[in-house]
Amino acid sequence: MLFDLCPKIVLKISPAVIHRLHSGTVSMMKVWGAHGEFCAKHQWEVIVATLALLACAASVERHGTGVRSEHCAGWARACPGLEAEYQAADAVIMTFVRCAALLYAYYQVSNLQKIASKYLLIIAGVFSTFASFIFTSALASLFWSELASIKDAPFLFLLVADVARGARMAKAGWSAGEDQGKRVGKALSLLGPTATLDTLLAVLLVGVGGLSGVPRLEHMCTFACLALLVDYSVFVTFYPACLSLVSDFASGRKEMRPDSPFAESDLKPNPVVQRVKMIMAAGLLCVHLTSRLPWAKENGMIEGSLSKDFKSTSDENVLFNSYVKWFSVSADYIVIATLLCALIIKFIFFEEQRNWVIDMNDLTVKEVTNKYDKPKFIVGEEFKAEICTQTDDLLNWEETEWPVLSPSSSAAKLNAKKRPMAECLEIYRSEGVCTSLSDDEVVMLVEQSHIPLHRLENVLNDPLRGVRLRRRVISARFETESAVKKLPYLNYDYSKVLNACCENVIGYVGIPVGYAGPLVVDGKAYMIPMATTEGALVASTNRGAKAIGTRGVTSVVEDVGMTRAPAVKLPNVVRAHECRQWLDNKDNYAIIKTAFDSTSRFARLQEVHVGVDGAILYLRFRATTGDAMGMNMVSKGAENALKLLKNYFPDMEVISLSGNYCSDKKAASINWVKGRGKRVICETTISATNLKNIFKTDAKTMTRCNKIKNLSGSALAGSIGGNNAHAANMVTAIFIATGQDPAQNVTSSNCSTSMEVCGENNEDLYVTCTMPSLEVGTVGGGTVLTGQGACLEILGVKGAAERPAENSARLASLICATVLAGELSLMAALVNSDLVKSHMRHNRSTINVQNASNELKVPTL
Ligand SMILES: CC(C)(COP(=O)([O-])OP(=O)([O-])OC[C@H]1O[C@@H](n2cnc3c(N)ncnc32)[C@H](O)[C@@H]1OP(=O)([O-])[O-])[C@@H](O)C(=O)NCCC(=O)NCCSC(=O)C[C@@](C)(O)CC(=O)[O-]
Ligand SMILES: NC(=O)C1=CN([C@@H]2O[C@H](COP(=O)(O)OP(=O)(O)OC[C@H]3O[C@@H](n4cnc5c(N)ncnc54)[C@H](OP(=O)(O)O)[C@@H]3O)[C@@H](O)[C@H]2O)C=CC1
Repeated sequence: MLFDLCPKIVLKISPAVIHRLHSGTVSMMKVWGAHGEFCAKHQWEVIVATLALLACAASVERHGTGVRSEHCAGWARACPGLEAEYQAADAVIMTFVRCAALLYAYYQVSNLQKIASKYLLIIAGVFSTFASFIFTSALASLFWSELASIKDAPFLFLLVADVARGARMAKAGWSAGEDQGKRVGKALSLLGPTATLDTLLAVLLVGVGGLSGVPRLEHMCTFACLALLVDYSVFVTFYPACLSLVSDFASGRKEMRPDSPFAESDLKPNPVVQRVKMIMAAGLLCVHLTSRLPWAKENGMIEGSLSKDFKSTSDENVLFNSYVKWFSVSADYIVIATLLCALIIKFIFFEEQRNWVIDMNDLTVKEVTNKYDKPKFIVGEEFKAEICTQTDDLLNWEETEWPVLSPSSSAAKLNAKKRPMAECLEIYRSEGVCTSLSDDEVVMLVEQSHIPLHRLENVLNDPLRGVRLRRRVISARFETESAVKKLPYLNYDYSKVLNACCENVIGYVGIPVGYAGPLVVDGKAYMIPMATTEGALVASTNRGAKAIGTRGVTSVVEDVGMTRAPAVKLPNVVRAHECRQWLDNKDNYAIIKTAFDSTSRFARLQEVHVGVDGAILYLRFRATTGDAMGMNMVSKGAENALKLLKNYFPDMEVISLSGNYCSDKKAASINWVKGRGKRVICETTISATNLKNIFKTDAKTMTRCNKIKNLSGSALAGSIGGNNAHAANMVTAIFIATGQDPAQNVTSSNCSTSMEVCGENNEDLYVTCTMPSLEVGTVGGGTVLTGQGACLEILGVKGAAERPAENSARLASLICATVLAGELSLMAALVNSDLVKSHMRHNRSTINVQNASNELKVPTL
């Protein structure tokens, strides 16, 4: 406690000294590390040896009173004073000391939650302190004859003990895992030197009180010094051993793991503070030497003042003194007991509030401490209700980063009293934003149609608050409160959503992301992230990747380009023909291209393909778009090109920027024939052995099924681009995981899967997948979102590469290769009649679907 008050002093020391200090520190740390490791690895020996020592001390206490008295006479010069009656002032001081001790202990225990969010660590810290107390009491009894002298020991101990030190050590120990001995050693190497210096300094500092000449103070300080030394010894021996033992027992139990990783920086002391402590220790050592050496005693500096106070109270005012004693002791105990009860009640019933305190300095929600406890809130009833909805998902909180609340979300504003409508409107109109209005006031303005509900994020200048208030409004408006509460909304970076990915946001849905792989594509192994709710899909793709094995998939990619085809109408077919001929001219095309290309740094027009229907022309602009999927870019370019074309054909009417000849998000053979986005073709050969061992089939069975199902079956169904088993499955799962536009799975899933027998004995299987219209990007759209960006990063294709379209082309080839893996696995399942079996295993929830209340009764035959 004393050291926390030390001012920060910057000392200037020469580099040579610093170097020497550094190497000294390193070797000292090594010794501490080895010692800690020794304690952790020889836990039983250390514990038994320490307990044996304790037993010896206890037995000396029981049987060796003489020894004790002897020590008392020599060591505690204040012993006679112990019989002295309490004085009123003394009682007040002692009450104050005890209260301070309790408060300090309480402060330490509550602060442990900052170190880690588990009660377990609090217990660890308290355990180390308690163990130290037991040892101290045992040792103290060797030197003290009067039991009365131990009366204040617990309070003194609370004042000097460092509970946090024990908890930090526990955190390091429990995060240790298999290499636990080493980690305890490492922790001790970091905490040990600080603990030593702290103890030395504290002993010297507290020891000064032993020179005060005030007998009671001397007595207490002596005990405190002893406590400090014992606490230190326990901390460096008994405690790491116990910790290691508990950790061994608990290994494998989830709850014993600390909820954030053990960071060495947590344990490293501040070098400046360390230096200050060393200097203070040196100074205090001088004080002790000059005060305690024989010449000091000879000067009578100490002797004179020692027992005066006690003697003065011996005979006079016996009645008064006994009254004071009675009164002071009672008051003392009443105060202490009241304080203790209050602290216990506060800790048990109200302490969780700390979990949600908003730090008004940086306005962040802080201290999510115990995921198993139901949280309590201090930031407004509505916020409380909203966050409470997330308690079902408490397990997720462990790794969450808490949303930053803007100044407008501060507790003060959330709880502010609602002002009249006119005043609020005046503020909103004059400021143009609602940042200084309370939640209730903003909702009031929304309800009175002064603020459009979809503009909340803008007027609040705070995306999270906007989403939260919108949920509140629509919950009330549509009476969907309980349903909306189940929709998660916290822990999401809405700043990336705003004006980019979604409007009217009320939350998000989580979709599980699995991975398939390793899938070797063009010689490199990939883990493919797939977001899906279709059980068995990832398993199937994974099996396909396994069968492909190290032979891998070979791919070729062509950047066809994105398309947009406006529909324009000319007055008659002749004018339409003239327009078409004009566009076919090279020079005219160059003019159009310049207009188109001027709208983007990356979009480059490749072709204008013209479709004709009477006097209507469909101008299919096709452009490469760098690493972006490019729909916005191409639309922008096409619009600009049309503007220019209108200069040459003023009688041209633009019917629609999109004339469905593009064609976007609709099944259309033009994309199947001419391609769109990226055209990818993948091939691989599966050995007969893998077919047999992994797919439990052979090449001939697979090719036969492929012909009948994927070719003839699809033709009979009149399918366009559907000569495949389930390409859309893999395409959509990767699209969702990597932030592609999910609706573009329509065109992107165009795929022709082809199989042939091959190899010397015609027992291997040659497979290709041809996908002519994969619309993908690694820049723009949903790729900017955090989770989606992470999936792109997993594939190593996030953002733009050096060469334009390099990343988007790689993503396209990975999707096609994954489709190939999934095609193979499903075909194998089908030929083996495994489909239903596997889906009953992986794809049917036992929680939701078994208890049907509206079962249709089928008559038994
Ligand atoms: C964007 C609007 C609605 C603006 O439309 P606007 O008329 O400029 O907007 P406004 O500010 O005048 O507001 C009118 C109303 O629109 C709504 N509104 C307005 N802004 C918002 C907002 N931020 N959040 C929520 N709602 C909004 C809202 O209802 C508002 O009324 P209020 O509530 O203010 O009284 C309009 O221009 C529009 O509908 N654009 C079309 C966008 C679209 O449909 N995109 C789909 C993707 S395109 C595609 O993927 C397929 C494609 C195109 O390729 C297929 C093909 O080939 O055809
Ligand atoms: N408008 C429409 O009709 C349709 C829109 N969409 C939606 O459009 C979005 C996708 O459009 P898209 O044009 O791909 O994305 P964006 O609208 O996000 O545009 C991409 C942006 O990234 C910039 N950029 C930076 N680096 C690169 C790079 N290396 N390569 C390419 N562009 C780069 C572009 O620059 P610059 O400004 O210089 O071009 C452009 O501003 C999706 O959200 C999708 O859902 C979907 C279908 C139709």
